[in-house]
Amino acid sequence: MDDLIPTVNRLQDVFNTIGQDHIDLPQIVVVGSQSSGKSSVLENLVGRDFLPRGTGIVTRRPLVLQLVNVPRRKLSRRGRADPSSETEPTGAEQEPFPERAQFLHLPDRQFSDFSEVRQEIQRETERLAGPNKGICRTPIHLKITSPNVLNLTLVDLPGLTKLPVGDQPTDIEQQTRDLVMEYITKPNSIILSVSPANVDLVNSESLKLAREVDADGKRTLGVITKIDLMDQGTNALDTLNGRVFPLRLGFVGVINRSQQDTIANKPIQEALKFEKEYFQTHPVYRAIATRCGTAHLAKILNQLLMSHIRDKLPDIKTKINGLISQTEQELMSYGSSSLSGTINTSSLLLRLLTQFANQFNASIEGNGSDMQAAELCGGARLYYIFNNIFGGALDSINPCANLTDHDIRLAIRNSTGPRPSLFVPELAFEILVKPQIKTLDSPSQRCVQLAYEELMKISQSCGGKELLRYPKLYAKLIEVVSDLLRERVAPTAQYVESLISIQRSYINTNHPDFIGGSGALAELQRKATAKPREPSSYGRSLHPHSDLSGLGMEDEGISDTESVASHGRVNGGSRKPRGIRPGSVRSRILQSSGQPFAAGHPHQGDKFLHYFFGGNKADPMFTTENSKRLSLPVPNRVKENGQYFASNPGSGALDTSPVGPDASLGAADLATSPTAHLLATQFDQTCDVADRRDHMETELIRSLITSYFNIVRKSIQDLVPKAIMHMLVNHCREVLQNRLVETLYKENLIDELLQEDESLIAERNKCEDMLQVYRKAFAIISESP
Ligand SMILES: Nc1nc2c(ncn2[C@@H]2O[C@H](COP(=O)(O)OP(=O)(O)OP(=O)(O)O)[C@@H](O)[C@H]2O)c(=O)[nH]1
Repeated sequence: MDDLIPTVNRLQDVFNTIGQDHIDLPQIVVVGSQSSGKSSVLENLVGRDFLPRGTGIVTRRPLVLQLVNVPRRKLSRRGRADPSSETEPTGAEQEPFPERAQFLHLPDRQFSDFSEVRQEIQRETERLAGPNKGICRTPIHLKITSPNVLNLTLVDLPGLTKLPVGDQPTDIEQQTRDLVMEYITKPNSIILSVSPANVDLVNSESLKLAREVDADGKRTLGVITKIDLMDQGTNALDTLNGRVFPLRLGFVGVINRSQQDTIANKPIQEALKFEKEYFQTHPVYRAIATRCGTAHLAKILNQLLMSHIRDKLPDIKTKINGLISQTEQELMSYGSSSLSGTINTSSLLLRLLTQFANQFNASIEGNGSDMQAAELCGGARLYYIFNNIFGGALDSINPCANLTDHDIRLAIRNSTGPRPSLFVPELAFEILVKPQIKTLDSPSQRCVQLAYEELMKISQSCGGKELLRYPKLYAKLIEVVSDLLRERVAPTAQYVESLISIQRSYINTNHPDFIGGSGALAELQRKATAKPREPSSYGRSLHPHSDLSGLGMEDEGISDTESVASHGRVNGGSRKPRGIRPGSVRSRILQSSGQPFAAGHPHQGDKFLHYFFGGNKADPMFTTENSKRLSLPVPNRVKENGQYFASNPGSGALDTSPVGPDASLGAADLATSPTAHLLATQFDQTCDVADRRDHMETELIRSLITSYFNIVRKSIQDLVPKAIMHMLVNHCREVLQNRLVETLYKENLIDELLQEDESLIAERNKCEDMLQVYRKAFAIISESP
């Protein structure tokens, strides 16, 4: 059974070659407060002075110490263990075996002078932990081969400290604690908790930490040092018997060399002899002397470690087995390194090109193997771009965005030319709707751009892990796809732009879905009559007077329909117009203005709509003369800052002089004349009517623009994704493989393209090394007794 510790040591040696803690191997971890006597215990166990000494923190890097016992009888003359020798050495063969020490970081050097070992530990500590008091978590590995040691694997750790001293970092307590925890939390480690007897055990930091990770005390062995330094009249008997702090594995008392002994260079063998005598002769400890001292501690540790290894080895074997298959798989993913020959390489290249193109297509179709679950990608993302992003962007456009009432009125006036117009002209509608259609251009172009970017993204995720082996090929593939996409994105964007231009080039007011003038009027009227005497929601949302009732005729006893009909504008309703009540303000205005009064005509609204949207302009009702006859006294005024001013139709310039019959009167006369007063009242009422008419025209234009814009929007929403799919996506899918082969499948390029990535080669080599180590470790365990 004793051979199990060498098995673990061999495993440790094997794993040390790859420099990582892959397996939690059984080992004894020595933990204790600073100066509690850890190093002294280790030296006693080895029977040699080999550890650095001093005041304050001395152990500053973990020291992994393998003690390898070489039976004296197996020593050959040359001082080497001779496994074949079964007989006791005699004569010259009984020369003492030169104990040797060897560091992992100095594999070619054997130390037989242990003061040199101490110096090397100091040097190596300072190399990584610096000359000051800092600590470093990288361990130093030391193997001591001796006939005087029992097989053990121990780890000496920096002492737990409370306060930083000298140049120590302020968090030194935390650093040492973390380092200690890193070792003792491993379930396969045995905790050797060292506490000095001259300090109350309840203050033992090491026991406190050990309890945190091993609550049952199954793998914690207590060591009580400095028993010789206890105050007179006190002893550690209760502690050693487990009556102060219960530990399943118990406590062992030891006496190490004192500071004084070290200064006096007291040989360790002498110290061990003293220790033995001390316990055997001490009146208190005599009874438990066999359970005290370094020799007993070494025996206990050896037994503990071996039974621990015996328990843990099957698990370790299973773990190593798992690591082997895991590493084999990883190695396979890096591909074989032994690819050579033109046939092999060219067929590999062709396969990779085809694989790339297939994956590109599969991604778009939505059945790519590398699809990420975390986010939308490939075809699904394109669908999202078309429907959600693009669709959403188009839906969010307000058809009348940036179109103020002033703009609309200006467009109406500009399109009527020098004379005031009777009807809302089609030209104004066209002038206004075209720029609105243009607003569809920007989201459409953005949609093309997003689709292009998504295709680029798709290309970057194609090819799988195998392609990552060949960074040059990967870069070239991306380059070819980028070129192809770039070639296609410009024409696609142009085509999409032309789709918008086409829509702007001809405003089809005969479109079956277009609301048309009659529809717009009916809509306005519907809203106006939906809640009589209350402002309609339409009116509320757009203008406080935008309902038809707002034309100002009700006061005059004229229905909405009549009022509109009398303007020769609206007669969408079925009610018969009743005409204008004689003597009403409305009729007075008409008379005073010298305009012939026209009774409401039942079909006047319809005629207007025919005129407005390409109807029969030859209708006698709509001759210029009739138009004049039917027209209201449209004042040539422009309301500026709440005041009306006559406008010069010819020049379009504003004349700031008052208008009306009293225009020739002086300012003082104007103020006093009764005629002037009446006319002023009539004028104000006329202005009010004209104002409301302006508003109705504006609202009409708005609903026409909205209706037409919606038709165009729907069409663009449908056509842009189709154009992108046809001109960009599908085209690239169809030609990609050919393009890749044409550009990259060239004999003179093969070697360059199939050059493996340096880091990948390194990874593969490392993986191969690890696999070898795991296989070796597995063999060691399989061979163990
Ligand atoms: N008298 C006496 N002195 C001891 C005993 N054990 C250790 N010492 C002394 O206590 C001091 C500290 O001992 P070390 O073995 O260096 O303690 P350490 O825990 O390894 O210290 P760090 O590595 O710095 O944490 C040294 O001067 C030792 O000689 C003991 O059992 N009896």
